[in-house]
Amino acid sequence: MANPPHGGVLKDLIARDAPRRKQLAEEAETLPAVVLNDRQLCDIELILNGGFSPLEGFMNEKDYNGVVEKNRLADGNLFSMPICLDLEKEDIDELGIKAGKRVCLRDSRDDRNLAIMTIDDVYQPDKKKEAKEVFGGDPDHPAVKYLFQVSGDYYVGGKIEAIDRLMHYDYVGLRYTPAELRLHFDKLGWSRVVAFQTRNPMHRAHRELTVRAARQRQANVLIHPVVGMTKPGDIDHFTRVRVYQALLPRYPNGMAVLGLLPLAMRMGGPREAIWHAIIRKNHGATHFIIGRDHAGPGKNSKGQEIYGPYDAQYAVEKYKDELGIEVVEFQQMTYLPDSDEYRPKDEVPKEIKTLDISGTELRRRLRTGGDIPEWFSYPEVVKVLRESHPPRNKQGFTVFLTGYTNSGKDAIARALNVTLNQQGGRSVSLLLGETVRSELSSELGFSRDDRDKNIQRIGFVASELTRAGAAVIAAPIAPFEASRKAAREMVEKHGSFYLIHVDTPLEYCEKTDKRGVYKAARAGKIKGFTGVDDPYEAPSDKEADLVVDVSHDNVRTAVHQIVLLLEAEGLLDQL
Ligand SMILES: Nc1ncnc2c1ncn2[C@@H]1O[C@H](COP(=O)(O)OS(=O)(=O)O)[C@@H](OP(=O)(O)O)[C@H]1O
Repeated sequence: MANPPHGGVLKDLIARDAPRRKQLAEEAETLPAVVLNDRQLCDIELILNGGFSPLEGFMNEKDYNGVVEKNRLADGNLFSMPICLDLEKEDIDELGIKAGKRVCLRDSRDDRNLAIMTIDDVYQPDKKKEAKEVFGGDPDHPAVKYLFQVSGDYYVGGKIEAIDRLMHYDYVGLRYTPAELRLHFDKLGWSRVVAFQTRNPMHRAHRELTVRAARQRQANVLIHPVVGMTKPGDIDHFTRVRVYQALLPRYPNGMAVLGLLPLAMRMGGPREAIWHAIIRKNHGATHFIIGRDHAGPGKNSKGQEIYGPYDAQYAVEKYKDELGIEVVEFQQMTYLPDSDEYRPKDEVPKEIKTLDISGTELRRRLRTGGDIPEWFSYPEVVKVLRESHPPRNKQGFTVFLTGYTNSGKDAIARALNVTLNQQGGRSVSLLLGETVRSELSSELGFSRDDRDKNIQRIGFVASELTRAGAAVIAAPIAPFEASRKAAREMVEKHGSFYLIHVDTPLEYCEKTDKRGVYKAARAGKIKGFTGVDDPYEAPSDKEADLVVDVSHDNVRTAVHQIVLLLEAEGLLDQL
């Protein structure tokens, strides 16, 4: 039998309310709707399926205060994380939200009505207190930032009735609700299950740790990674799930099961560890692994760790007797090359040689295509990671040339296009100013707003192509710094961005202009022409990655300089 849920009863609201589903769905159509954001969607999913038992809705003020101050719901049950429906005052007024009213809770992704909430109360949380008590108060803590920058100023508490489950289209077969997991354990005859929480790819150390924990407790393993919201910058869950799937056959026959948890993490270290343990208990696990720096937010802006490495273990220790799930504490695992085995750090004598590869080092090796040894990770896991993290010479990038009309930017862009095509290995896209104007921005003029929109479109297209691994060469005038910066930011989400300032003096551009556009602009036939009667904000040394000038050097030299820059960045290696 699986572990009893927290509070004694699994609050599977979907199952509970299934007989009234049709009636609730009809009522929801008549109610004002609160459209839930990403975090609220993760929260409601686990309220609806019982993952947050004994919660039956979003916390009212009494529960919230108890949780913030004492880790306890009003009924005395242990609960460490506030689960609140945050709204802004305007939404509350607009929807007429007040105690006693019913509102429908709607999925922002597909407009489906998920639940009806009967409002208990509307209250203004003391955010400072919540930040301090729950997360430790560091202003750099991601959950504290979320609280002050994203979260609404009012919380709305109340129980909910379930209409429908959330729709997912990825890895549906691995998304077990607590009831489904319990049934699964039951079918397998598993009565002792060690759950393992993770938001990272798993390597050999994790496999060794979970197998060791299971063997010590004569239990099976539930690999229970978070696929809701994790720490910004984490490896995406698509890649991670492929990693877990690749790792699963490495467990002794049938020892482990993989289930995905749609949780929105808060990175709340000690508080989060207690919460995680409760969630796993609700999913039927009897044991829960808490290792080093569990759900840690990392360092603050002063470079200090926000929590101590074992704070989460100490916190859970405090509630050990009433938690109802046995916590298995582990020190970090380390590799012993002489005996080819992993052991917890605290069990390794000082004189024994150990090896580790940090997350930062792993990312570096993925980026550079560097060796990832088999003692660290299984080849099939590395293969998945390498597919999602191609080395520099397979990554996309954008070369963004800015300068006056006839500064030579188009000639350089064309020549660079030919050079990169000759090298091969990547598809190359050329976005000349005029091409973009006719193909993408034909309705736009040359006002500041229109120019900004034009550059925004170029930035968007460049970022999508960069994401797909292409080399992009863009060559608009791009006279304004703010829009160039915005384009850089968009592209840098997916690859490298290089701003090349084609700093050919205006007089030269004008003197050598064979198309007569400057002449026309001087004669007033073209209005708002950059350099004539419209400004050009020249990039500063800090903004530009390279400055070229075709009045001094020729186009070939400029192209050569750009190629050298790309080579130095490792982007053109071994193509
Ligand atoms: N005010 C005005 N009126 C008419 N035509 C103009 C005007 N300003 C620019 N141009 C010509 O349009 C070409 C593309 O401009 P851009 O899209 O690069 O400008 S911007 O970056 O959006 O500011 C650009 O050509 P290239 O510089 O050769 O790409 C200009 O010759």
